[in-house]
Amino acid sequence: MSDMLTLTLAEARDKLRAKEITAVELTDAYLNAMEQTRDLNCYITETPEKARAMAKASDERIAAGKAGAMEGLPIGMKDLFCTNGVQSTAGSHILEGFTPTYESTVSQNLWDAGAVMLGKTNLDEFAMGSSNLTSYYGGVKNPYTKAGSNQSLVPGGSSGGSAAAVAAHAAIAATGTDTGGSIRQPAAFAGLVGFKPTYGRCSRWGIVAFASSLDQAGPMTRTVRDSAIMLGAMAGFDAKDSTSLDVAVPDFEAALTGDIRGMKIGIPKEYRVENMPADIEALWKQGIEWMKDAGAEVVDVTLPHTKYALPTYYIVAPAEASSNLARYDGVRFGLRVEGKDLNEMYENTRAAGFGAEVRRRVLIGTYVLSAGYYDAYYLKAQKVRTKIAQDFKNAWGQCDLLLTPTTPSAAFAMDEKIDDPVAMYLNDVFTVPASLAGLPGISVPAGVDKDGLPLGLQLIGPAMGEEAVLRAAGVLETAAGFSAKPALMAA
Ligand SMILES: NC(=O)C[C@H](N)C(=O)O
Repeated sequence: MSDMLTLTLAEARDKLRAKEITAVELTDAYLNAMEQTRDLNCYITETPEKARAMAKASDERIAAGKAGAMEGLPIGMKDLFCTNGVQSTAGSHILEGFTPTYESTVSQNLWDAGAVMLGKTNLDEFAMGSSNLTSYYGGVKNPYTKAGSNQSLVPGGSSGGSAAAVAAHAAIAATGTDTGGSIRQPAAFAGLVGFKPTYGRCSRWGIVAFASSLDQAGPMTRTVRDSAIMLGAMAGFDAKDSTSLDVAVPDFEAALTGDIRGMKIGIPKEYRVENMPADIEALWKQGIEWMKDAGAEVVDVTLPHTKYALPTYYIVAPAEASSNLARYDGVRFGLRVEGKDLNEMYENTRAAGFGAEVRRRVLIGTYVLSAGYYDAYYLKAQKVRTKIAQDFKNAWGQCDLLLTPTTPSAAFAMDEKIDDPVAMYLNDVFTVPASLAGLPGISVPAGVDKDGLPLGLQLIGPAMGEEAVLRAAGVLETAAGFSAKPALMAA
């Protein structure tokens, strides 16, 4: 592997500015790594020509002393972000061949900051999944395997292509989106830092909508510092998104002071779920000790409605999805399968265009919103969602942040849970509550299980508490000293 590929985003940024390397060299190294790792299926669309042109323009800006925050850094863009002139599929057959004529705000922000696009990364169809196996463009392999085994494991989902690409050094960083865990769970499975910021921190404009009251973009990186830098470039108020937060973007990197003395870290007892693997329980305990060693105060807290979060999410998210996905009708975007009349064309297009998981969610969503069941399901779920958000508000009276595991398991085999939707949904048990409450949550690679697979710890903060979350995440990262590498990197 080229030495250049081992640089973190922050290191590469500094070397580019110091003119020790060029953006073209760095981009070529990554384009080569993408070719070498094609069997992982990280990318749906590679954009090498665009990448080289963008890198060349970056080198010119660096030479002119006009480098942006992400200048010359080659990244993967989750294929849920609409990119002008580049196919944007959302992992679905129904959007195959859809080439937007506009750019999402977050991707535009990254290009404006000088980032270079390597390609569009694979994902679960419409971001619905925790394995990347629901993608129409095929599953993604996790670059990590169990010690002594070559069985293929999932990278998690839905941002599985982004996770695998960054872990395999086929991108220096990548964008993800998180509705119920889609940044944090794949980050945990692939030994990465995945940060879902406060709802509204990054604009949703131009991101293919799944569940609009939950969807949020964020960075997937190898380090906490990289996460801080990239989030700074992605975030910001956008008048085109009615739920965008009209607040200034802080200097997130400056928040990484390494000092959490006196910070209060809450440990929610409801996250101690049945059948939690011993490795994860032990890592969580270890995480608590690391926080104490760094001078934080650890307090027990209670979030009594946690057990209702998963069922609530799997009512609210499908309800919003069934409405959002009504727009794929064979007329406006992508796939069209003809029929004898308009209704038959709709039916044929949607039957051919959506995979099983998407159909399941559209059906659930339509059911819970239907006249006879609306009060029993959707309305009830909204009320429970308010209670879950209130639990967090109460907790902030006692602590500054919460520390929990990110996932209830490490990466699993590609054929393990695909036929059992409920087992798949349980992946989100620790990530969904923060999503329902709109709170920032980060997964930090903190250790490995008995098979050598990465495990993550999650820090959750109050709304707009990104700086405290990042500061504590930096301390956790240093204490954990995570050093596992995928087998292909060790070679
Ligand atoms: N989109 C997400 O956040 C993933 C979550 N596992 C879901 O299937 O809904």
